[in-house]
Amino acid sequence: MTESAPVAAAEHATVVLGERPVLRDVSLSVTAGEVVALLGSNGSGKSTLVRTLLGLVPLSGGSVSLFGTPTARFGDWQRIGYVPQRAGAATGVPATVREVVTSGRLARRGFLRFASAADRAAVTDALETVGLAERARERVSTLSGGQQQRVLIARALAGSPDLLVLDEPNAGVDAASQRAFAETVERLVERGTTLLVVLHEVGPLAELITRTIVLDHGRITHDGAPWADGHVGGYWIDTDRHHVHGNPTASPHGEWDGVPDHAGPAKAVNR
Ligand SMILES: Nc1ncnc2c1ncn2[C@@H]1O[C@H](COP(=O)(O)OP(=O)(O)OP(=O)(O)O)[C@@H](O)[C@H]1O
Repeated sequence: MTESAPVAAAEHATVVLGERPVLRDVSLSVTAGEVVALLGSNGSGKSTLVRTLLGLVPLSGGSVSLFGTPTARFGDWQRIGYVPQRAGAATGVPATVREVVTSGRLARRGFLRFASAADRAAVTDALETVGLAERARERVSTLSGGQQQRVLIARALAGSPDLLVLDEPNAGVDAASQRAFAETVERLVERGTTLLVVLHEVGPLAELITRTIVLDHGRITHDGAPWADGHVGGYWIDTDRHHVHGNPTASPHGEWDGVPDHAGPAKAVNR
């Protein structure tokens, strides 16, 4: 493992689930400090790609690595924070918000050691960052879906990860919380955290994104600049509303490059 190695990489990654090819020959390399938005329509393979990079989905071909180590052999999980899509934070046991966020420190401090002052400070900081400090003593199960999502983001933040992977962090989250989250991301970027974020609506994160990767039917159709002139290889960003569309004919510039195979009728991917 070397520090100059990509934070996350895939080489010719292929994933077949059931009989269905879900990722087809995907190669990418995310380097330290990038804020990468992963875009694409429903079912294009975004969640599968991040889960594959994290070793949660088996490869049918190719390889994936984290910090230069093949994911299958990677053991430094404290460096990774991951918030899955639409995951509730309720654990089935009557855990409080603070307890759930504290569990994000476990990989750093180990199971057998009591929480240190640094652990407690990191948890408090994470709770304040997501605006849930006031709710710290409440049971997670009593929080709304959007608030539970913020608990999970706080849990990931508490671990001070080098790579933070977020699968639709803004789904079901109100506008004010999305703005607060964007401020959090800004602070993380300043600290040098690398972010890989699956998004449908770019929202307040737009200015922070340094690179976009667009998936279409399990293939990468764009990997590069965020959205020069609103174009993102087969998609364009509605800069007023920060929505992502897959409709070439709706291009505000009347021109189109990087048209994906399925280009045709309007196919908006925002929900
Ligand atoms: N366990 C599975 N078994 C079979 N097919 C699966 C499985 N998981 C995902 N798929 C299929 O893989 C494809 C990609 O799914 P994935 O969840 O990665 O897409 P996505 O781009 O994240 O979609 P969304 O925007 O709706 O979250 C879909 O067609 C889905 O049905």
